[in-house]
Amino acid sequence: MRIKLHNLNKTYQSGIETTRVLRDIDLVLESGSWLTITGPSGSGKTTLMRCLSAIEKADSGNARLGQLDVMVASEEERRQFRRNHLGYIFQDFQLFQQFDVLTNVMIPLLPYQARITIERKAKELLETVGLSHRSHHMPSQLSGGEKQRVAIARALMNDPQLLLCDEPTGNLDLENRNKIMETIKQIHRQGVTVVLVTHDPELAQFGDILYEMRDGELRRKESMKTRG
Ligand SMILES: Nc1ncnc2c1ncn2[C@@H]1O[C@H](COP(=O)(O)OP(=O)(O)OP(=O)(O)O)[C@@H](O)[C@H]1O
Repeated sequence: MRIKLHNLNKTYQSGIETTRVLRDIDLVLESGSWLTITGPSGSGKTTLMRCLSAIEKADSGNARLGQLDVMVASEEERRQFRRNHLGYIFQDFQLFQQFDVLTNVMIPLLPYQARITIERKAKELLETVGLSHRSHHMPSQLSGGEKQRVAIARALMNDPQLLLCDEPTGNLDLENRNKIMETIKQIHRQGVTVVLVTHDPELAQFGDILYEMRDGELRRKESMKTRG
């Protein structure tokens, strides 16, 4: 999926305090590329990700995500975009504690497709992330790395063209971090556009393009070659 942001601005108002969180963001991301964004806490990275997921609208500027013109799209069009094209992985996994692993993976599509179809797909994805044997476990019975792999399987249920990863390994040890990054690399190799936000300088080595966010400004740092 191709992404184009132009002159994107976002301000939050909190009481009398105004915070300009995104300042004139310009970004073109070709389909199938991998953008990595680093930057200090509070610099606006998550807000940018929320704009890239069409969860949030900027105050001004243009944002085109594939065919979606975010600034003019209706709430329902933005929801459909997320349902059909987007995968999102969070630092804290965001699994539903009351459901088992298999159900967690199916959840995004359960209201829209026959259970039998999506169950087959969910099982395949659990196999891909090496968790078939955990299908009927509850999230509380899993390690952090396993939880994140469930979250990745869930993010892939709709065959996303855009995968947003916000600190996906922030809570994981080295071994699990490497496994998660290996999985994201595999997904990227299949042509999915990846945007990765990370504090970890080692993870910033992954990707084609590296940007840094500072005080709401997005600056290109250097070109990289995808490893592996
Ligand atoms: N809903 C909101 N209302 C008011 N202010 C907000 C809101 N969301 C974020 N902010 C403020 O916007 C700024 C940027 O937040 P954001 O979460 O995008 O930063 P970040 O770079 O992702 O930080 P971190 O790395 O700590 O997650 C912060 O000052 C934050 O307090």
